[in-house]
Amino acid sequence: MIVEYIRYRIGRADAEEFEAAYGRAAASLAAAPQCVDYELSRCVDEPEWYVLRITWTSADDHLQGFRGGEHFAAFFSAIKPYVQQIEEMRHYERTAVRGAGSSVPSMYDWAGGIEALERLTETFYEQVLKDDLIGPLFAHMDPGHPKYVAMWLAEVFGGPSRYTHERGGYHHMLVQHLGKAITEPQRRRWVNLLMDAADVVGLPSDPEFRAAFASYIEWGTRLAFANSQPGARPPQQAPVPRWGWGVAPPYSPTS
Ligand code: HEM
Repeated sequence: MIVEYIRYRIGRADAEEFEAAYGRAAASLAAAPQCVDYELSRCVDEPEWYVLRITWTSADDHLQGFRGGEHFAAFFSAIKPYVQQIEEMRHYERTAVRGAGSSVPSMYDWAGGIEALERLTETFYEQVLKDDLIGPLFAHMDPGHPKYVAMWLAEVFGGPSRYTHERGGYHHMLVQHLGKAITEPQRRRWVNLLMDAADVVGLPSDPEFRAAFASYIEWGTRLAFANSQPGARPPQQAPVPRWGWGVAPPYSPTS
């Protein structure tokens, strides 16, 4: 991915029409498969300055694909009157220095931290061991298993990276599922028992948390199912996945 920044200097008298023109041009960006996202911002301190940020799938995709493609003509005709007011137009490569701030709490904090996740997994595995369909899979499970899975979930949901540093990370988790030949009814039972345990231990029940939590569990169990099948050849090394709120961050009446 590549980020293009275009800085404009637009006289106050033209600002309204400029924004309206970009409102029209945006339809072409939205329709372009080379465009990841875009945003036009206006400077607060010196309102004649605007910055347009467009993330492209690559510089080539922008320069050859978009400019040579079907959406460019409409885009260019909307913004053409302002080309002379461009002060900078460059592609920037992302560096490793990036991340999210803490304006939105992590799912780990929202859930109640490691104590809440350990309560969840203790309760869950008590039921798992009694279960006729999946109990036998866990007959020889390590007594620390509930704590290890809580540690895994903690890391996934934005808590400390302890599973990676203390337990061997993704690879260690992966090998424990290889060859287990989990069936779809077993996968579904695992999900159902975990969701029941979430209610029993009182994990937050707001729609946003539960939707994001359930989406990770659905994704993770489907991967565990696939990786456990005979002959499966999943990647041996990968980072522990990080799961966030997705399209519905926690509800705040003030936002
Ligand atoms: C989101 C889904 C899942 C997650 C996050 C998960 C997580 C884990 C982790 C972290 C371990 C290794 C624990 C350690 O460090 O020792 C593990 C092991 C294991 N998992 Fe899963 N798992 C998932 C789904 C499933 C499913 C669907 C099944 C079967 C129905 C399953 C069966 C097992 C078994 C049998 C072990 C080995 C337990 C032992 O003998 O100690 N897992 N899982």
